[in-house]
Amino acid sequence: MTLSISNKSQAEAVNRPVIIDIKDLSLRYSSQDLNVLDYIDLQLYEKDFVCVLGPSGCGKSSLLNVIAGFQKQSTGEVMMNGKTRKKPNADIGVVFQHHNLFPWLSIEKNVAFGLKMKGVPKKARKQTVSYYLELVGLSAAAKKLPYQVSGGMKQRAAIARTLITDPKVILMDEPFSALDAITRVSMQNHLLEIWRKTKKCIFFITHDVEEALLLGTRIVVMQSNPGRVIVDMQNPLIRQNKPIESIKREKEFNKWSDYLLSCISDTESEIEA
Ligand SMILES: Nc1ncnc2c1ncn2[C@@H]1O[C@H](COP(=O)(O)OP(=O)(O)OP(=O)(O)O)[C@@H](O)[C@H]1O
Repeated sequence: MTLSISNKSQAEAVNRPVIIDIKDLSLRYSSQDLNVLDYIDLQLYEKDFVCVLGPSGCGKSSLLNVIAGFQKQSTGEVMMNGKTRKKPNADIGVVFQHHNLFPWLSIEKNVAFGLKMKGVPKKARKQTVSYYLELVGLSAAAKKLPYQVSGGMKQRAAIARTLITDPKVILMDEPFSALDAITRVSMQNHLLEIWRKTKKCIFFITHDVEEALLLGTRIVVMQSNPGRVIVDMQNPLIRQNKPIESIKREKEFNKWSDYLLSCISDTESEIEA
């Protein structure tokens, strides 16, 4: 049996509002002859967990930076909830590969930082912080300084610090790539649990096809030179509330993993099933 996979977004079939609408977006850095991003059309829907794959240098981080408003596109636009989004704003949270915690503040103060900046009173801040610390499993580490906790805990604090400001969309640029294999699996479980509880729209860049299959509701593959979206599909393996370990054991897991790897190296869109 041969499975055909459309490169067109299957998410268009879902009945959820679009949060981010990227239209005809191109980007060329002044130092380059070719567009880094070339006429990208992509929609992020409410409750999406979009994992973005692609070869190194295909423009994944550039796309994230444009969506976040850190980098201006050359042509096209990014709409957020129907309005053109021109600069960074609190509706878009970003988690990078490095946690960027303030080393002199405790974990709870780092997590509280965004609320303090917003002028949220101390009492309300305390309650919200303890909710988010519990959500990411860091209640016991609240008083510790970043250097006193593990890499995975620091990254969980960074996620809590982003979640606490209640952004509509969270952009994550390879947030687990600097972690060791065991911590990484534990972080994947944490993130999936957080997403299942909050259903935030997440745009998650990774180099790891398995990570994309374990976490994403939707998988986007980009090609390079110029950076374009060549695959945009619903994750065929994601199941409501299934733990990561059992998704990995599904008999189709290796096949989809091979398929995505082949997409990264060429634009092949068919697999033998
Ligand atoms: N600020 C910049 N100025 C000029 N060129 C840049 C800039 N940022 C990125 N580039 C170039 O744009 C291309 C895409 O880079 P980008 O980091 O977006 O790709 P990526 O897919 O995220 O790569 P990786 O997977 O290795 O992180 C690369 O050729 C890179 O050198």
